[in-house]
Amino acid sequence: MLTHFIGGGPLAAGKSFPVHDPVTGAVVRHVHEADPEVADRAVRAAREAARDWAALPVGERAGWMRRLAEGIERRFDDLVAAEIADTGKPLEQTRTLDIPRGIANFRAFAEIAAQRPDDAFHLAGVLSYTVHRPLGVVAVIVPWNLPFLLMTWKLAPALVSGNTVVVKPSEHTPGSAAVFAEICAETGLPPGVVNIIFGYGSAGRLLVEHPGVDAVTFTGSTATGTAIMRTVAERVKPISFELGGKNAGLVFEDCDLDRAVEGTARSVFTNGGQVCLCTERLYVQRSIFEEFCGRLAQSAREVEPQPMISAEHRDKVLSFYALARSEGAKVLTGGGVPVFNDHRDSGYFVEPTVVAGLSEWSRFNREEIFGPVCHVAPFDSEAEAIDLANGSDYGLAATLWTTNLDRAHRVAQRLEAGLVWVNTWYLRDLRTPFGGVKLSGIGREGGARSLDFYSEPTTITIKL
Ligand SMILES: O=C(O)C(=O)/C=C/C=C/O
Repeated sequence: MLTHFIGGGPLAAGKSFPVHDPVTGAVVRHVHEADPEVADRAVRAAREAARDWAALPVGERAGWMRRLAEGIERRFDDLVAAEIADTGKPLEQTRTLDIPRGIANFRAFAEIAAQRPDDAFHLAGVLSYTVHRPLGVVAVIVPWNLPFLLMTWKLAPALVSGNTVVVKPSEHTPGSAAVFAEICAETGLPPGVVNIIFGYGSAGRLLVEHPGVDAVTFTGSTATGTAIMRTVAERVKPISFELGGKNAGLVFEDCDLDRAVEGTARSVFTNGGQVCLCTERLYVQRSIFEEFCGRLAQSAREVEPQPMISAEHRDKVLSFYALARSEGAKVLTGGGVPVFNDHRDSGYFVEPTVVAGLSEWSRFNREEIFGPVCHVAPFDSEAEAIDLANGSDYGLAATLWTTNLDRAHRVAQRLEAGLVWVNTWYLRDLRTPFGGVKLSGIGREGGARSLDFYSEPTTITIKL
């Protein structure tokens, strides 16, 4: 039974709930569910630790980040096993992306914080400079798609900036966070700096509402994001949101077709399409449309199947497959549930799917599906491609496939998105601004911008 982690130690309190293995649908573990008393104890533990943690020199906190990275390396296999047990992710992806990014996140922000210059301005007889103070106690609400990657992406800058945290992982994916709690204890991290409580969205709401929480950072659905905004509004708490996407890919006839097929397939089907950066709308120049679609459909049939995180989410994805058929889509491949004739048949799998022929105004092309699926449509001109890509309520990421350098820069600069990848996808320099526009979120994290969110500058001006 997984327990909460508060004040540096386990806390077995609250009702328990089951976690299912998405591969088989079987119960893989039970977890304690935080109630208001547990949430209050976690916030108070974070509050009690906040003063001493904030008083440490940033270089010492950077040292703690490096020790946590070493702890993750030490427990690497346990983290991989826990993440796969909760999500059914492929072993290769978990070992090369999900857990290694936890190490990279802590190491990157240790360096970014340690080397961060402070502003100073000097006028005749007047000196102004800034100091950065932490926000205090930060609630970190983490989604189920990249649980460890995203928890550490938020924790590293929050902690190195001098905040203490209360983390609420998704109810679907508590395992890797529970191992991380052990790593915090093994590393000797001061008690109360990191606190982890488990539960459903209601447990997250307890944190967001808590008067002892000074800021909220959240990655997840736009719907949950707007609910959090309403809750924090009257307290005007700082919020950093990385929400949904309906990301477009533009494939021009002058692309390297092999790279474009490989890259777009990866951008559609990685993690079962359960990444906010995945492509769900592909626009392909008409002269190569048929060939590209045939090759993409073939790639979809070769993808290692990954289950959806839950039966509920599987049903949501399948409802969009049914919607596409009901609206007369041409299903190039997939569109249903794979039959394995083994234990996976009781899991939450859907077929990797490619459809075409739907209107830009179909719900299929307007709403985030968050599964291994995309719609493909042809375009003729560059201007038309840009308008199609920008014709969305979301604006998180986009991909662009062309070997024409002028076109790459020209088109990328006109896309209404926070992130544009050219001839690649999900290649990450952790120092760059990361986040989206429109319904995809508020603010940017990444590099110094993460430190800007997790700290408040004070400008001090002295008459010399
Ligand atoms: O790669 C990252 O730093 C990141 O934040 C990924 C977010 C993916 C969300 O689904």
